[in-house]
Amino acid sequence: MELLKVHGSMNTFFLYEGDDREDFPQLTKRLASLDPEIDGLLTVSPSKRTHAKMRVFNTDGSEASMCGNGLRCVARFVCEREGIEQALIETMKADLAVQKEPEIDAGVEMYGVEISPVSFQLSDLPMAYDQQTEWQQQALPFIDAEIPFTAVAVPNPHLIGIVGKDLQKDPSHQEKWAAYFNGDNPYFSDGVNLSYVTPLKEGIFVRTYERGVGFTDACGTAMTASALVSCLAGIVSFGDVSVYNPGGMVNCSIKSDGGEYQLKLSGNASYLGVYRFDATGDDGNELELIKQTDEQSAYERFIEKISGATAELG
Ligand SMILES: N[C@H](CCC[C@H](N)C(=O)O)C(=O)O
Repeated sequence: MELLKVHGSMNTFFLYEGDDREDFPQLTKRLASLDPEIDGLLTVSPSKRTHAKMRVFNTDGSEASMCGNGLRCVARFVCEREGIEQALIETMKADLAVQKEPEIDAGVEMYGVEISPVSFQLSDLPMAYDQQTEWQQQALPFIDAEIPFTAVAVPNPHLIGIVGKDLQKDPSHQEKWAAYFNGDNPYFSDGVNLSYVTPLKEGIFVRTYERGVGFTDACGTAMTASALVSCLAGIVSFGDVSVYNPGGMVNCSIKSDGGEYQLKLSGNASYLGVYRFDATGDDGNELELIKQTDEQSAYERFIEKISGATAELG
């Protein structure tokens, strides 16, 4: 089969186009063992009611309900396939609007994607704690007495903590708790994506330990959820929020209308190359690069231009 290697903010995936298959979890685990750069598999298959259906599988084989960085890459793939600039993509919990946007920088394609539905109900993550129905900007005593955490589903599950530079620069605290939450624990029966957010002069910085993957360069749903939480906490204003991450920067548009939220994630959708995967491949070359693009150098020029924005983190 042919696979496209793509990334959104360096959150890197193989993209498979074709009919649904039973073995996507196993395929994802095999591909992750052959290419440690990838954070999962995106699948694009026919939809009865939209331009295409997207599914996302983490490198541990688990399927998630949404992937923001991945949806930008799928949006580009489907728009270019159909010769359109706006599309509707079926995902596990919602049909989401996507659109091509002006290039972020020369040679860096940009797409905007709707992030929805949003819920602060703990039952929607799920999260169980102290018989609470919501948990917003409060410390979780079993983790830390200081960090204000918010639990939100977009619709995959996120726990967002606002932290200072020191904790942001020492990921061991976040890693310990994320590993606990994604194992046998009394709080998150399906695991959770754990993000630490640090305010910047302009925008926020977000680092995420992704459920089913581990630390990634960026997690699109986490960055959008973090931007929403930062607006609600008064750290940034509603509207366009610049969200920096180890893999680059995205823009999150956060609008609130009487407790209803409209979220949009805009950022790069980069193609790295076309690969051939032959599961029965002998002499070990099951996965072979057949055509490389030149988009990564353009993306790295973009990263260079924005590197000053996070200098204050030290
Ligand atoms: N690890 C996530 C799925 C991938 C989401 C992330 N890559 C994104 O861009 O939103 C989860 O299990 O909910």
